[in-house]
Amino acid sequence: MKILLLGKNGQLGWELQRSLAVVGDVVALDRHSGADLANAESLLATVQAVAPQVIVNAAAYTAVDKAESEVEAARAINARAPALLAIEARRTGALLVHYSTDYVFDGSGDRPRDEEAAIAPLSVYGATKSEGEDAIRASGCQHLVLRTSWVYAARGGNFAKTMLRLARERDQLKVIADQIGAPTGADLLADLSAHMLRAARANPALSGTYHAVAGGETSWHAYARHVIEFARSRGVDIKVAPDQVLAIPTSDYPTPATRPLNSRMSTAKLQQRFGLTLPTWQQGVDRMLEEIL
Ligand SMILES: NC(=O)C1=CN([C@@H]2O[C@H](COP(=O)(O)OP(=O)(O)OC[C@H]3O[C@@H](n4cnc5c(N)ncnc54)[C@H](OP(=O)(O)O)[C@@H]3O)[C@@H](O)[C@H]2O)C=CC1
Ligand SMILES: Cc1cn([C@H]2C[C@H](O)[C@@H](COP(=O)(O)OP(=O)(O)O[C@H]3O[C@@H](C)C(=O)[C@@H](O)[C@H]3O)O2)c(=O)[nH]c1=O
Ligand SMILES: [Mg+2]
Repeated sequence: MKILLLGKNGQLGWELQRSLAVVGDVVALDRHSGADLANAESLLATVQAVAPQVIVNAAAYTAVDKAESEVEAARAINARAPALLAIEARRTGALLVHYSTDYVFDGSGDRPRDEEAAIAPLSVYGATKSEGEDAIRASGCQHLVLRTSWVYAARGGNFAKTMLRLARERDQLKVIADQIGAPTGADLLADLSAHMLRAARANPALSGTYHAVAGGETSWHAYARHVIEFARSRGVDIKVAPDQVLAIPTSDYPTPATRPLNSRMSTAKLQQRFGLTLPTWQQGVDRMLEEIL
């Protein structure tokens, strides 16, 4: 089985290089090796030249605040490129594996959303990601759209690493405490993807949209506290005192993009249909911290 992996050097793309290696022959590309998602013509030529049975798209425009002022770039990469991949997958019978986000939801309420919940993005990033999802479902191609949240990895940039850096530099941090979600490891997501794509190739009825997040829930503030206290316990030179990691409401942290307050997502569908288990967010975060500290 030939697998085309796009966005090979992102947090998720890097872990997918490892997880997909045992599933098939992986052709892993980035924007500098024929797979620039902003260049539709060359992207299509690359997909046709590789002729994969599975396309795994880990590339995306993920700069949430910047997207508010770079709408065109975000839309080309997050919406138009996935649409093109889907049409090509439909034409050739390939399976398309794609990733989406909690930011497609408006974050109202306080209950976990399932896959049928109404999409109502608050940001350009969320809107363009939802357009990408919709195009894939509308194309009629076999697909796995995995909606995830708050992704971190040992390699790449993420919130946990930002908090570690700031905790070494500053004596006070202010972190939002009323946005609730689940930090999800790129390693977990990559392993899930490998299992799920094998199962979906064997049973096309598994095609669909799935919520794929780690177990449990937390706020950005409690997540930051967890990361900082873990680092302190491992002897890292942390400047901020524990009581100086302050919990603030979203209204006290203005940003260009509006983010959802409730990012809780139910993974019942994934667990039932694939028989897979989602470990708690702390298990993955602690493992990542052990690795980088
Ligand atoms: N990060 C998160 O918190 C979350 C991510 N997701 C989704 O998960 C998926 C993976 O995200 P993650 O790995 O964390 O993101 P990263 O930002 O770590 O990686 C994104 C990758 O996409 C690449 N990319 C950007 N623009 C282009 C382009 N025009 N052509 C080709 N490649 C491009 C980047 O390459 P380069 O380095 O060259 O810019 C980078 O390697 C995405 O679909 C994202 O929307 C969902 C929820 C949360
Ligand atoms: C740096 C910082 C951030 N924050 C807040 C801002 C934001 O609400 C939250 C997380 O900050 P980030 O910059 O990591 O947020 P963001 O880049 O929006 O993270 C999102 O990325 C995209 C790609 C997704 O798909 C989402 O699931 C989510 O992970 O923490 C603070 O409260 N204090 C701080 O000092
Ligand atoms: Mg970010």
